[in-house]
Amino acid sequence: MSKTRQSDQQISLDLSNEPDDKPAPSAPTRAHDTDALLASPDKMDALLDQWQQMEWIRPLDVGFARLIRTLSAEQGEALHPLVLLLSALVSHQVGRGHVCIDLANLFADAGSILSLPPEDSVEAAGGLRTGETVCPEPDSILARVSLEDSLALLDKAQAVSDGSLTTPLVLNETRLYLRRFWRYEQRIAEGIQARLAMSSPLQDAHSDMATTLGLALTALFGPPVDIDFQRLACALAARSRFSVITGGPGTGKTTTVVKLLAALQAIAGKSGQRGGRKHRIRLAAPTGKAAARLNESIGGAVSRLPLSQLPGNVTPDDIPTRVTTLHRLLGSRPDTRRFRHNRDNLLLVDILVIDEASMIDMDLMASVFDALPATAQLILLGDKDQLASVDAGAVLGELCQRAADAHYTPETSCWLEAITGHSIPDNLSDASGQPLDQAVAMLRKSHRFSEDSGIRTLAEAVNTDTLDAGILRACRDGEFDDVIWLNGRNPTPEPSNALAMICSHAVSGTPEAFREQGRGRIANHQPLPPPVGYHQYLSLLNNHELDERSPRVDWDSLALQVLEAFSDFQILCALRKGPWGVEGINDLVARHLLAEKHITRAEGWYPGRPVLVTGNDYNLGLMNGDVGITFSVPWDRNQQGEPKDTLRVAFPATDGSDGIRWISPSRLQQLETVYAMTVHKSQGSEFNHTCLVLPDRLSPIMTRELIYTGITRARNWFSLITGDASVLRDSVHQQVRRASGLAQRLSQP
Ligand SMILES: Nc1ncnc2c1ncn2[C@@H]1O[C@H](COP(=O)(O)OP(=O)(O)OP(=O)(O)O)[C@@H](O)[C@H]1O
Repeated sequence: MSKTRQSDQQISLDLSNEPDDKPAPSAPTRAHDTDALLASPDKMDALLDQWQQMEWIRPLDVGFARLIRTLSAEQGEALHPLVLLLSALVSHQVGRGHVCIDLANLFADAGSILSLPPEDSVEAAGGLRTGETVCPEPDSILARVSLEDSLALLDKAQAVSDGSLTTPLVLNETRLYLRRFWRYEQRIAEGIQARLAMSSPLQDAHSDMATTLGLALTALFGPPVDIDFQRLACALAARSRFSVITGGPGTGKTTTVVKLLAALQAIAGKSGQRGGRKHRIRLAAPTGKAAARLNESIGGAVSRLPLSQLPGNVTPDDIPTRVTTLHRLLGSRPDTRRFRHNRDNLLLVDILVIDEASMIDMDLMASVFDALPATAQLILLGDKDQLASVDAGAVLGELCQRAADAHYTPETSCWLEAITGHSIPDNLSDASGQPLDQAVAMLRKSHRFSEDSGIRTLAEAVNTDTLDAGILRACRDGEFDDVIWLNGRNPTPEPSNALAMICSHAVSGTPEAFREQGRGRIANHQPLPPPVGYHQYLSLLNNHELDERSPRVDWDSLALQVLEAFSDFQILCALRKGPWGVEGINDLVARHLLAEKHITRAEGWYPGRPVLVTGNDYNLGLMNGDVGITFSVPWDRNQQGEPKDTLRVAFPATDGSDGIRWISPSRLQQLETVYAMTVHKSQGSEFNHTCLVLPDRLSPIMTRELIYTGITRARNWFSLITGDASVLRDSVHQQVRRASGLAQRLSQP
């Protein structure tokens, strides 16, 4: 069966399953013979090979496409070359964080959807030259085919189904998935939809439970005056078995969730149905660092709760303050993606709160839903505008796509008014709001940054794509207390000058560049010390007076001080490679610290080397993202029995105590030096002073989300160093759009 021609540029495709009888080519394609490619699986296979050799796509992508071809052949089907191509491309897209490939978008704009060839390839007119051959690009091939023909071909292919068969590829409307990712999305959507559909006695605003909720909110927030989005978030999240509370830095996500848990325990305490039994609550975060940060803030927030004024006899023990990593909660097992807790071994929990939910990928989120009892309540917290997870998916971002406008139905608005005393503004109401909208709350007021804070102004401008010359000038001229654009007067510096600036900034924090030399600021009712750079932790480490007679507890306390001083300042880079990337800058800073005699060597292990763990090590109890500092300690003895200095790396204990784990460098497997870290790795962390280094060239990974995440890692001071100012502006215009069908699935009844 042949399809008719779609346009002059598009060829008709043979949709039959007849085997390809053309001889296999022995050499790669020599010209733009895209029609020949679309007629021969062997030629397409050779082209995929060529793309792999040029590192456009991964061996995994080619391997997957070939597997599809082999499986099809085993079933007597000669795989159409286009299906072979699309199989490799969907795998390529998953490697880039997408959950699927939307063919409608792909056929409309393959160049920007695929980013092939990668930006750093050497391009030749009309194709890429590799030696003597010219290699067609995916968009030139796809331009020869119509979306309709492609869908028809996929429909006929035995490797593809709508998900009802166990095929390796799943086609849902125009979205093509690897089966595994389609299942993740399905499990997540089912978990959310089932919870949104569960009715709760709280839905009746006149029920006893709803009355208790109203009383609890008054005790926690006081009488309603101006609209308080934290109060609204508490009410909404209490009503549903699934909810999301999103907000920028310091908007009170932790404060709100602690009040929410208190309100839920108050309701449980008063409930006749539960016999006053309180909920079993667990708190988790995707990384050790994020868990530790929530650990730090939650204790204070719980201690400030007016528990005695709540109904239901809520005690401090009813609200947990210990936060675990999601991997620990679910029970990771080495060398497998499977967890100990799953559908057959559910978690013993009534309410699960997950912070920093933007870092959760599809795989992990699906595992969370698998391990949760059907009636357990899930509350996600996070900043929807931050970078999405490293692996495929952007679950939080998708769930919060409509959060800014709320879309509360008249029913939700009436209920919120009855429970909270706040009337919902018209611009947040929508008669056709979807079920998910009714369970998403956005916090809109920052309690950490004042209106005139530079960090807040810059982050908002980046987030809303309104970064203009005025804001940049204010950063350059030190008009903000907390932000400085260090090379603002020379926005396109000589690389050597910029790198020298990074070095001296790393040592001292350059307080003199900030307004009033960084003096005179108040934070949390205390004077805020000026910026200090890495000099601070190295001085503590190099000038202590401990020796072999000192008790271990004194060493622990020194290590804690040094670790805390280290976390005061952090250089963040957009890139990993090259002179502006983490690797180049780590090397540069280490050599500078050596030249200034703050450290004794710049390579290998040495006292003062800060390290970042880059993979989970269950034997050592170290998690990806943990940071340690190397010390020289006199705890071993030489053959004469005299104290001998050896190196140990000090990591903070993970149990929320002030303990230290001292680990020998030889036992550490996956780690890197961390004077600089990528913005991606910094997610879930926060530093007193963050310096963001942007390179002199734009790359596809430099996006609005990356710049926003970099800026919002700063608690009190933010400095910017740009290789070229236009790169900052251009990055803000680039946004990540990860293909997925989750939002669409959830929007369907
Ligand atoms: N309604 C409020 N009124 C006054 N201060 C508040 C309020 N809510 C939160 N805060 C204060 O603002 C600061 C930030 O709050 P919180 O830690 O809850 O925010 P967050 O959104 O969880 O922050 P992060 O960005 O670190 O995740 C805390 O010092 C907290 O005590």
